[in-house]
Amino acid sequence: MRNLTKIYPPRGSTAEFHAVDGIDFELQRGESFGLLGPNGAGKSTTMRMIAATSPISGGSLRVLGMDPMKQGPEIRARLGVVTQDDHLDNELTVRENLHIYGRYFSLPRTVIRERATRLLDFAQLQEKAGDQVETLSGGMRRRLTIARSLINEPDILLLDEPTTGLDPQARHILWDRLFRLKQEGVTLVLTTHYMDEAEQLCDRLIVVDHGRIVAQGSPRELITRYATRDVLELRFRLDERDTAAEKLRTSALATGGNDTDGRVELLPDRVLVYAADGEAALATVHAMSLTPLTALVRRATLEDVFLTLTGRSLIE
Ligand SMILES: Nc1ncnc2c1ncn2[C@@H]1O[C@H](COP(=O)(O)OP(=O)(O)OP(=O)(O)O)[C@@H](O)[C@H]1O
Repeated sequence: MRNLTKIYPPRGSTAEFHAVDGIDFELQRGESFGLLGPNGAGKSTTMRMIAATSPISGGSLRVLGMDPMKQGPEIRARLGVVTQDDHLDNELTVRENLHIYGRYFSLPRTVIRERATRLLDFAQLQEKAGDQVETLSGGMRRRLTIARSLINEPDILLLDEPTTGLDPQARHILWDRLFRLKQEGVTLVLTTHYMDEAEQLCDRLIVVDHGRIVAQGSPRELITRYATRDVLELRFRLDERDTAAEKLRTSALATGGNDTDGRVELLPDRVLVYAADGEAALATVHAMSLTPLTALVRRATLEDVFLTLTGRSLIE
């Protein structure tokens, strides 16, 4: 896509609002590509345009070499789409939900039956096949939604926040399933608010804010570019926190060689100090007679990249 744009007439006003404001990227076949960004950044809107369910307002977009404005049905036939609302039919059984979806694609019954059995196996829902969907747990529902999106054997699978709201175990099961799909050659495009998910699943990603790309690369590249090796996490008593953060900002720590090294970030519950050597930074903190309640040195993650780029924590 080149300079992809989506303009909404904003709710209740006549002014234009650029929800997606000139996005460029190219998907490689078989890769796993992530869209990251705070709420309202334009991720879902971008996904809907790729899915040919929302017309583009400007720029150009090709999906599998086709034009979504002219070849929507052909594109949709080769995509799998997992949206935030699953629209599963609660009154029907797990297997019936798969069958109905197969019929949308006008697949022959024998093909649907054979694929549904395979997908129940893939989603680890064989034993639930005859159960009503409303009896499923959140993780099972999400696995069924993904299984359903695979009934047409798509080339590209679009996933909008696939694991939001799931417990850690359910998320790990889903990651495993998505990883398998990738190994089978399915191209994955996903949005997520979870940095660990992006690090686990994405070969490349873009960080979007206010409808524009603010950074792109592999998780490793982004961490190297926008964070230090280590992060020192300090917790102070509430009445000491702001003073401590200020002291750190004006201390020897903050005179690092580049903009990121020595950066001090004040979060609602923590103070973060970005440092190439976290242990050395901690020694400096102690030498300054600051008394954090807890101190932890860890490696930088994508969450730190996100904070640097958008000034916001993802789980805000
Ligand atoms: N149909 C619509 N009409 C008008 N504005 C819209 C519409 N859909 C989305 N928006 C606005 O466009 C902006 C981008 O929304 P979008 O849902 O793409 O963001 P997002 O990055 O997916 O956010 P989230 O993480 O909350 O899902 C938001 O400001 C949103 O309010």
